Amino acid sequence: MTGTTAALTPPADAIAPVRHADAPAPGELLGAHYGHCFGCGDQQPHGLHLQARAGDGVRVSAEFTVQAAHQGAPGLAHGGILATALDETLGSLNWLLRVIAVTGRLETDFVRPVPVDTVLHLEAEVTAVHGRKIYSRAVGRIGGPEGPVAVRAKALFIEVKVEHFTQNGRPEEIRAAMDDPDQIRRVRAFEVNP
Ligand SMILES: CCCCCCCC/C=C\CCCCCCCC(=O)SCCNC(=O)CCNC(=O)[C@H](O)C(C)(C)COP(=O)(O)OP(=O)(O)OC[C@H]1O[C@@H](n2cnc3c(N)ncnc32)[C@H](O)[C@@H]1OP(=O)(O)O
Repeated sequence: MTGTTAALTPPADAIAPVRHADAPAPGELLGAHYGHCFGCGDQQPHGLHLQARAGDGVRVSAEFTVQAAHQGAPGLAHGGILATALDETLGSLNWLLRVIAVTGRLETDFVRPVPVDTVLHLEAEVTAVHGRKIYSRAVGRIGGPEGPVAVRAKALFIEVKVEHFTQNGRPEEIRAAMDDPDQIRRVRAFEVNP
């Protein structure tokens, strides 16, 4: 059983996504967009430490190993953690478009249980763009990159300005981010002025 809401179907006048001329080359690791991000941050001890890699076109791939701390049922991954891994992989597509976008909608199909220690092989791609709306999908396979599908998702990301974060984030983290040259460099990679 699978389904998707109308909100995730691109309108007829949506356009094909365009890989930015300065996007990281295929095969390149994309790095974290924020060191304390739960999904990708290298300074986040409780996080998933997902590392996405640029693919061709507007595609990325990532691997995520389910840890004991990610259980929902005995020996099995929590669905919310798997949705987070999908969300983060989809979010890393931002690097290839060079826009900042946040998740507006994320629909997930949980197709197979995912045991602890499993490597989830994730792939995501942008399928269409309509104004600020970015339509994408992702799949997670187990037992190898060509293995059976365990999870899949469709998503709608919405392009935002850096003010989305500076105006809504807790001031102490925003101040710390603005004082961090690495963070400023990451934001510049999205061609916005922090
Ligand atoms: C120096 C310091 C700076 C630090 C910067 C850090 C670097 C950052 C770099 C990279 C970040 C990447 C982060 C990826 C992380 C992984 C992904 C996540 O988990 S993100 C977190 C979860 N998501 C949210 O928290 C969004 C919360 N929601 C909102 O803020 C708003 O609702 C927002 C921005 C999504 C939309 O609000 P509106 O006021 O801007 O725009 P409206 O007019 O409502 O929507 C625009 C269009 O989108 C549709 N839309 C919006 N939300 C929708 C929805 N949920 N379902 C369907 N359509 C939706 C609307 O119908 C509209 O469509 P029509 O243009 O009329 O055709």
